[in-house]
Amino acid sequence: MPEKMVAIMKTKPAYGAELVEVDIPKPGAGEVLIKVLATSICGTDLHIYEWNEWAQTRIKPPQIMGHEVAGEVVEVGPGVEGIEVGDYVSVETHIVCGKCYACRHNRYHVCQNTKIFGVDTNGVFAEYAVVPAQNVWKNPKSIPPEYATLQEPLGNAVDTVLAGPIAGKSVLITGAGPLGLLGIAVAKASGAYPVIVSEPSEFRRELAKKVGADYVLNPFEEDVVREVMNITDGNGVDVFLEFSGAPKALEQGLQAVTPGGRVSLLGLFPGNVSIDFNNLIIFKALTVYGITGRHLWETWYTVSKLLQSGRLNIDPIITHKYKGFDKYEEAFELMRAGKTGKIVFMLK
Ligand SMILES: NC(=O)c1ccc[n+]([C@@H]2O[C@H](COP(=O)([O-])OP(=O)(O)OC[C@H]3O[C@@H](n4cnc5c(N)ncnc54)[C@H](O)[C@@H]3O)[C@@H](O)[C@H]2O)c1
Ligand SMILES: C[C@@H](O)[C@H](N)C(=O)O
Ligand SMILES: [Zn+2]
Ligand SMILES: [Zn+2]
Repeated sequence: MPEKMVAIMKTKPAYGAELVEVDIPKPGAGEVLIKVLATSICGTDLHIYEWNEWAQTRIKPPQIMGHEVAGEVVEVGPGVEGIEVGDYVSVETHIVCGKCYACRHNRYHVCQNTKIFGVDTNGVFAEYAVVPAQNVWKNPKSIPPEYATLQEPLGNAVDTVLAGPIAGKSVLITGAGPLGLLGIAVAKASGAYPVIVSEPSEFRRELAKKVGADYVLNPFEEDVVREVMNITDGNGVDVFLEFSGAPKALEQGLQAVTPGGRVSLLGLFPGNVSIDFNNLIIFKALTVYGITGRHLWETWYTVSKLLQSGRLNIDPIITHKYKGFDKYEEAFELMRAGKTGKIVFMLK
């Protein structure tokens, strides 16, 4: 076992990050040490890299970045039961208290004391990482590390898409960033038809098609609501899934969903949003779900089985695979430019 490792660290309260050599951490009580096999970049990591307003209030450098991972347990701390050296694992990022009102109602995804692994703690953009044992998820060997690392964001997408019936339903997805793309894969694997995707970036519209979208629309050049009505014989879609965080997309989706339809909102808006509640939600009798994190642990079972089923079309979503962390700056800049789906660092 080596003593040192490389890691992408947010060293300073400023734009960027550094590749550093640091000691391999030791797992304390209730923790395990994993050897990272694959780790992927989330939009949250990009916010930390860019040092946006949210990051400035939340992140305390120096800190190792990253939270999406597949790895192998190499050491188990005192008091840990049910996890052994050699286990192939991923990590739920929400560290919940288990004691608050929400937790005691089994609503761990809205724990009032949630800390986020890799945001409020050191993370997994490193050769090794210490992980709280309560957040470890065991993977079957049949899921390759480059897929297993995507389970955390896939969980967001699964909760968004599967918050209500989806098989045989017409669907509008707004936003085909990494999460919207995962949402398309889940909707298609679950039998939705047609899946209509609205996304301004041509690069991402092409990705959406490769993942299986039946129709793609450019909201900056086409009338999304009219196009959706044309495709659905004037009825509107059964299900509207918001993955963009764009207020305009929210309004279009609420207009394009059929009366009595279902809406799942995952995208985070830049601030308060003004909506005609009476006409777009109340008189349409919509069912609207706010989506956050993942249901623990139901969502992980669903994600794992969807991956094992082989029905999720993930390959087109992984647009960039890097061996090691050497090109991390290129990876972050590509992501900033919106020229990516998911980026995975392979450490195997
Ligand atoms: N609720 C949660 O738990 C949770 C978890 C993770 C991410 N999120 C949020 O989910 C959203 C998606 O994440 P991501 O990483 O894919 O983000 P992203 O920014 O990469 O993707 C958003 C996409 O929306 C597109 N878009 C912009 N304006 C649009 C419009 N008017 N109509 C349609 N599409 C439009 C963009 O071109 C982009 O491709 C973000 O808002 C993120 O903050 C929420
Ligand atoms: C940490 C954040 O980026 C993560 N995707 C979540 O579900 O909360
Ligand atoms: Zn994330
Ligand atoms: Zn709690």
